[in-house]
Amino acid sequence: MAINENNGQGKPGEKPPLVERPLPPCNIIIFGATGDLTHRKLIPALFSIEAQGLLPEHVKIIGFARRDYSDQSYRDELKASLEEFAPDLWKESQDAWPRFAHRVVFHRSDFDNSQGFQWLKERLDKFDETEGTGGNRLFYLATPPSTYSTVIDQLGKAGLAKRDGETNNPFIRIIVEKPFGSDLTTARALNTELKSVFDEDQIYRIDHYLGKETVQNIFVFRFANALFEPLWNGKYIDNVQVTVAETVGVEQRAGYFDTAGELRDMVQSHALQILSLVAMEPPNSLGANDVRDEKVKVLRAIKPVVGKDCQECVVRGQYGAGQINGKDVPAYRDEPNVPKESVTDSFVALKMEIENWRWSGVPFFIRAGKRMGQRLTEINIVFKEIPPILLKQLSPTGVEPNVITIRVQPNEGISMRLSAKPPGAQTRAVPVDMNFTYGTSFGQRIHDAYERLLMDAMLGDAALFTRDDEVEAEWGLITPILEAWKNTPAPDLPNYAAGTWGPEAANKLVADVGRKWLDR
Ligand SMILES: NC(=O)C1=CN([C@@H]2O[C@H](COP(=O)(O)OP(=O)(O)OC[C@H]3O[C@@H](n4cnc5c(N)ncnc54)[C@H](OP(=O)(O)O)[C@@H]3O)[C@@H](O)[C@H]2O)C=CC1
Ligand SMILES: O=C1O[C@H](COP(=O)(O)O)[C@@H](O)[C@H](O)[C@H]1O
Repeated sequence: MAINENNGQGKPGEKPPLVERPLPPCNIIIFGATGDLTHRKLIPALFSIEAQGLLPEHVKIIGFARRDYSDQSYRDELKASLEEFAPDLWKESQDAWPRFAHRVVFHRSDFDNSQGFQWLKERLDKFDETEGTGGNRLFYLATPPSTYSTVIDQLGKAGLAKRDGETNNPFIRIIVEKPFGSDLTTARALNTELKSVFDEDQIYRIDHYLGKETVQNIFVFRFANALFEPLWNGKYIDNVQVTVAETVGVEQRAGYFDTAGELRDMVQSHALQILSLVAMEPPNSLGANDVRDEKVKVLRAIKPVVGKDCQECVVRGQYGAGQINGKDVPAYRDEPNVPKESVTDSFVALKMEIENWRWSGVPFFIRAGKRMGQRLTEINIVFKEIPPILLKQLSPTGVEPNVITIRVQPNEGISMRLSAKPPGAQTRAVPVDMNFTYGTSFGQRIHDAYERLLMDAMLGDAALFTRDDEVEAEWGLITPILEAWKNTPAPDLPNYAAGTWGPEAANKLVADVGRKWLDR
């Protein structure tokens, strides 16, 4: 898609600001500071913010965990993990390290130890006095979900959670990692626990897909283009397909994944968030609550998949051995720490219906899977066919429907499939793509989702975080399917080979209602 010369960035040559206003001073406290998530995602994101010169002087990073580290040995470990997990960033930005390292301290304690939280409070108060952190606190719960309650409770008891009165100055916020519960009951219980200690507007439930540029672009693309909105409904759209395909398998996370499965891991959160952005009504403003109000409305309008529908509208799969990028990979059941009889889903496909005015009669298909043929997250909006009068004359096989494809990753961008006449004597219609990619149109690095979300949490912008009712609405849709699975035998597993697009039943699910997946 041709984008005008200055790529919509204001004056030609001007780069858009990375943050809308300067980040505030604060203490960032990471619970689970020695864990995988901290090393792989949080520290690279914070270091990248530092390297771009966006982290203000008065920010301290306090790593909280049990292991026996000094401040210095913890910094050394973070440096090594930056080299390992963010090699390009590290190569480009090593000179920012001394500045960054100076901010980092290690706080050693078990979550069960209330004294450890008292000491934490004293330490934070001291930083406020000596380091200018201004009383602002951003807690990050990067710990196993089994420890959430303990940490929340300890924060409450240590007086670390509540603000002074109703003012948000200084701020205290908590970012909560996924999984947010394992079904509706546990998600509600976690909400209750959190809200017994924090107010809702202090709670930032993270879904890192919302931090991806292209996911945010769904919103802008829909509501900033007069062209699309009139067509964005069941009168013109035939079906919507959301694909979240990964080539990775369960990796080293079998302990978590084998009890969760793909439906919980990827559909409850990421896929339903994407769906709600595609299907929501225009919000009254870009404010967090206006946006979330509309997302909740869509989630609540989705027809629950219950009882018999679980057989007809849901496919579960598990990968067998296969090949990814020419390399042999093992079956799910042969992955480290996976039980040999496991019936955990590594793939799921669903057909959903949104029972509202805009979407009545339009099937929404979701499929999410690990060890698929390609790493690809995309949304295909498939339009209705043109009326049949000229169909066969324009092409013997029929004219292909228009499709808008929003590529979340990789090769981030948006394309539109149109029909056009190829050169020559005959009047024929063949499909052509108009394509917009971030790389060529904006020529700018796309920020990692965690960077965006950490900056938003520091700024107090919760629009890209999920609200209590949103998470509960998501679980309200997923839980009946989990219940039905408990009560029915799993299909014969494994039922798809690694490196493919999932079980045949997923194709049938779509074919049964006269559609087909738009495989790339
Ligand atoms: N890893 C990933 O890619 C992703 C993870 N997540 C979520 O992030 C969270 C963390 O995951 P991950 O980093 O993989 O987990 P890890 O198991 O790698 O790390 C757990 C961390 O919690 C600390 N910890 C555990 N129990 C205690 C305790 N009783 N007292 C003090 N510290 C404790 C550990 O400290 P110590 O080392 O001292 O024992 C360690 O720092 C989970 O909720 C996970 O679901 C979400 C998306 C992706
Ligand atoms: O939340 C999760 O997401 C990752 C996929 O994230 P991506 O940004 O690489 O697409 C997934 O592998 C993991 O199982 C899940 O917990």
